[in-house]
Amino acid sequence: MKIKRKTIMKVASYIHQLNSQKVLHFSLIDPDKINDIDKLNSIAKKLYEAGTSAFLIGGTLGVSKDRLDEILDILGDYKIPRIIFPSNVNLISEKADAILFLSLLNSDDLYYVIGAQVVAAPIIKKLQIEPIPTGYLIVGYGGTAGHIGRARVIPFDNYDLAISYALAAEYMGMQFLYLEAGSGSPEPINPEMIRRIKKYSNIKIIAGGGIRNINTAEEIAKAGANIIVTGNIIEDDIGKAIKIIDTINKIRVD
Ligand SMILES: CC(C)=CCC/C(C)=C/CC/C(C)=C/CC/C(C)=C/COP(=O)(O)OP(=O)(O)O
Ligand SMILES: O=P(O)(O)OC[C@@H](O)CO
Ligand SMILES: [Mg+2]
Repeated sequence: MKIKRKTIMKVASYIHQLNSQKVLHFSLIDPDKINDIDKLNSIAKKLYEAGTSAFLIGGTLGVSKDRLDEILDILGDYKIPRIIFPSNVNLISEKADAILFLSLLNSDDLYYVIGAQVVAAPIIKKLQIEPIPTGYLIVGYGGTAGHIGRARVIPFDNYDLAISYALAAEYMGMQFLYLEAGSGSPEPINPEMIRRIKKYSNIKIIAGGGIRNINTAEEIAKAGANIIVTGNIIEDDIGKAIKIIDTINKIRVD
């Protein structure tokens, strides 16, 4: 059954309400990596049944609007939000329930800080897609997103910089700070970085990049992340991804 837009609670309030009970898991589906639509259906069903709280759909390279729409249609059968994880202004689709309205805070290129956002905003308004104001901070490895976004990555253990960016994002009124180690990162976000940010700021934290096993996910959740994102492990080992979801869903937000 395709969910009509009006039946979905505002995505932000859905997230905040769920988050009052537990840490959330979001499943990143990278359209560039999906080459078998039937496989996507079976993966999406498993993730939904395991209790993932939302689908994030996006990728940096090789993602066309048509492909994005195709994936959004398939994921429309599940009663959880489909949130676009945009790498550029061409990936805004009226089929989505919401979009992470990202600003790449540590980019050297104004386009990724405010340029793309100014072009994207009127389109998002016209298409009535719910924007979720999110500061995007590329840490450590950075990956493709860090390269394309021309980020001056901050070291995994530079907590003072991370806290400063977190406070800046909070004071600019952003709802989330996405700590991004980069897709496929050999090292995930350091739980200590999350603990320090939670101690000094009130912004909610999304953490992603290189989270491939249960105890890493557990450590990051217990350190105070509000939302944990996994992408590659879903494609590489769906059974492990399901165990990660199950682990995260048992952890309360302090
Ligand atoms: C607000 C709008 C519409 C656009 C914002 C544009 C910005 C600021 C983008 C941030 C920089 C960027 C390139 C983000 C990409 C985030 C993303 C979709 C990562 C998913 O992982 P991949 O980077 O595709 O990983 P692979 O290397 O595995 O493909
Ligand atoms: O694919 P992984 O390494 O899980 O990263 C998820 C997300 O943070 C990528 O932008
Ligand atoms: Mg990609």
